[in-house]
Amino acid sequence: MASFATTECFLPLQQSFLAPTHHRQGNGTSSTVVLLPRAAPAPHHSKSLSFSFSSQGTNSCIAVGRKDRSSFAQTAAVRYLMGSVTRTQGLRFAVVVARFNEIVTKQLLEGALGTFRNYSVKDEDIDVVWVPGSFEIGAVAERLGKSGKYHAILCIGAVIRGDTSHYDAVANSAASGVLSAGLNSGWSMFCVGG
Ligand SMILES: Nc1c(NC[C@H](O)[C@H](O)[C@H](O)CO)[nH]c(=O)[nH]c1=O
Ligand SMILES: CC(=O)[C@@H](O)COP(=O)(O)O
Repeated sequence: MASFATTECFLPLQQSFLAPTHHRQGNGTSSTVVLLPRAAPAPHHSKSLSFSFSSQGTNSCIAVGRKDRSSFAQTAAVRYLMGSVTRTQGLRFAVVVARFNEIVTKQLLEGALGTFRNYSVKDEDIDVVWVPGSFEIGAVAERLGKSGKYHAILCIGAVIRGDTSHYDAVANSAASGVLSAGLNSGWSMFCVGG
């Protein structure tokens, strides 16, 4: 039996979404799809990113895993959830940015701030937190996520490959730190870097 969990961003899930759905297949094996709630509503602002919701048909298929390969199971209907960042009013963002390789990260930060402005996010709704290096991004992002003040957290770091395996150590730690931060805090972490 295979189980899959998907995380929900921003959208408080209805209870009915939470129950594992068991799919019995023709050959006797079964699969479970679990929708795992990760996010609570943002405490400071009631607005959240908008989601569209639709059901299509009564005989739609969704991909589920069965042992070592994916297959399809019949469901009553597929529910489509789609995030949108076109309505940003009332949303708050944090950016965690590494000082290491600042020549790169500063430019990435400028680009990010420009993009926020293009989407009409107000400067006062963005907090930028500098950390020493990519290694520290995850720990700080997790604390910011757990503070519940932000709807999303953007992480920026730059790791440059050299002659040794140093790059792999730093880049892998940074990436898994950001992943853990998202999983542990229940908020979306967007990772930018290279
Ligand atoms: N080599 C890179 C680092 N190294 C620094 C670490 O991230 C960390 O700050 C230090 O080990 C203290 O804990 N950081 C980067 O962002 N990029 C690198 O290429
Ligand atoms: C990850 C780094 O900082 C990298 O530039 C180190 O280079 P090297 O592997 O040549 O020591």
